[in-house]
Amino acid sequence: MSLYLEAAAILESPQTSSLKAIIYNPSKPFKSPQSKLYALIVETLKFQDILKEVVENSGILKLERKLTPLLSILLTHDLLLAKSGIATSSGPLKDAILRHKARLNAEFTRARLKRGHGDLKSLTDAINAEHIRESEDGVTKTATGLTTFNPRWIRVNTLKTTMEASLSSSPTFNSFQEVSGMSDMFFSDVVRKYYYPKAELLPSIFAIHPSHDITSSELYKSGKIILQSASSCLPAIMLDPPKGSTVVDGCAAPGNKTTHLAALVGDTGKVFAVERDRRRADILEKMVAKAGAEKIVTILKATDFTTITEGHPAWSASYLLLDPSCSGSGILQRIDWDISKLNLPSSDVASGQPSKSSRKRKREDQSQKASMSTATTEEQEGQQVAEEVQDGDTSKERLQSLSDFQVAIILHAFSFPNARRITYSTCSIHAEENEHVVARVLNSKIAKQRGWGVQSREDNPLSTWHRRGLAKELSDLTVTPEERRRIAEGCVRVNRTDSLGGGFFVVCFIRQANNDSLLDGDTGSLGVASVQGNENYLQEGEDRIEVEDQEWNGFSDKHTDETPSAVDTQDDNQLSRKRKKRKSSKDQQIRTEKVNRQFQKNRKGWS
Ligand SMILES: C[S@@+](CC[C@H](N)C(=O)[O-])C[C@H]1O[C@@H](n2cnc3c(N)ncnc32)[C@H](O)[C@@H]1O
Repeated sequence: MSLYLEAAAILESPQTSSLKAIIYNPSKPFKSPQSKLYALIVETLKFQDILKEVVENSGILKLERKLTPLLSILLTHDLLLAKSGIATSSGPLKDAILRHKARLNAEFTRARLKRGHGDLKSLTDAINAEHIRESEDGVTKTATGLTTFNPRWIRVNTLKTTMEASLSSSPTFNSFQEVSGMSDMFFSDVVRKYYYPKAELLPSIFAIHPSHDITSSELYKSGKIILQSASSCLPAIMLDPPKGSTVVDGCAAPGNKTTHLAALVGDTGKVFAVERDRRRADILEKMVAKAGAEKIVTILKATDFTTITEGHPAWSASYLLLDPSCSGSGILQRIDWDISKLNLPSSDVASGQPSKSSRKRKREDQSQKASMSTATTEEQEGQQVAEEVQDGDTSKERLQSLSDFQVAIILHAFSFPNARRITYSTCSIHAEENEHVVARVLNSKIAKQRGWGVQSREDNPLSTWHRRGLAKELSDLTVTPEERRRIAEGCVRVNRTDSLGGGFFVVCFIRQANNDSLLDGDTGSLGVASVQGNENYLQEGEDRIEVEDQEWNGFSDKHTDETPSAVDTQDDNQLSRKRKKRKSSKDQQIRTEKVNRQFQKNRKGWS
């Protein structure tokens, strides 16, 4: 009976990670075979509606006091739908169900016919099809009817193997077939398929259906492949450090991007991986070792990135990757089956009251939802973890404080004397942590002094990705509308529904002026197209931005059709919007300069 009791215990406890992770957690082993437990729970979840109806209409919960609503549907599932029936030889719970076998079968036939299915196969096919399309098992239909896919993304660790060797010569993948599009992987008949978007966007990265668990494969265990979402691979691809170069990963743990960078710079290169949190630095250390990157990566444990200054070996780096803490609002909840959605049968059908256990579950759900962690211990090694996401706080104040911190990290990177390219990324979908941060750092004095700007789309390895930054969110940037559009085009955005494994933002800053005399506070013209420091220009630029915003809001065309009073009101509104925008732009600049001053003060103390 342990199979049913253990399944019931899982379904009763609050879900803090994916069902697979709960069942396959090596630190909490179950007596029952894991595959049987998983299959029983998933199948019961799929067939729960009809099972609930059968149990309720048979009235067995009133007659069999030992049966709980949960055990009743688990056992009824196996009685009616499992090939070998209830998986136990004897026992009071099995007897309780078998006593009502004829009644349960009759109710099941009635419920099946009511749903228009002449035989069992027709019913199971229909329910399975429904769940392929609508469950969390890789395919989700959004509220607007858009079908999106959540595959499992894999990065081939080129320090240890090649794409070719992992796919065709390994027992894990040699029976897989390549498909040309994501939807083919989910909807065509052959099960073992992979999707490889090829080198044009994601070199050495491919996707498989999420139902394939490859964590027990030799490829995964030996660090030849790394479970990493495609969106999390974008920063290293965008930074594009040459072989043999020196790179700093400023916020490194758990180390997905560090090991990706190590693979790109190769054996002759160097990666300094900086991590402030000691515990997370330990995970980083393990990941670097597993990836075989120890000789390339130097881990700076319990080190704050902003304390790296002149004299430190990392200070001479040419390339920096910054992936600081963020709200994590782009992270997908990797919960393949949501056990909280189980709708239990009631012993009192007529009352229509939810059962005691379902009320308890609801309370537990509510208290758990906020603290639902996004990754298991295993996934922490392989996937990006934004530790802040756990508090779920994306209030204005929270975003502002994250944004201040992110700005400080970038401003510090801007001061690295030999830096040529810097990527900044977040797994957030909030403009406050993305475009607004870009605008703030470009408006800073140090960016202007040192000639930092945004790399143009056409110069970047991610130029073919279609979703770019939001120009309207760069309105605080004191540049021409065309330049603002160019900067937005330089940024990459990924939506949660883009099937790359989560919402993401990444931008590459490049140093456009390469004149050492400028590094000593020269505020003269730098020949930098992206940021202008001239006050007159600033005024002119702001006005131009306003004009563009009016067009964007559709005001300029509408004016002539409106009654005079409506036009007056719109003019007033525009005026107050204009003032508000100037004020918020000024506030942001004051804030950024404050962050900068504080940072410069700290630096003096450190050096
Ligand atoms: C979003 S996670 C980085 C994920 C990582 N890039 C990856 O792909 O695996 C941000 C990390 O930055 C670290 N961090 C935050 N502030 C830092 C600082 N000032 N210096 C160094 N590390 C910092 C956090 O402890 C956290 O581990």
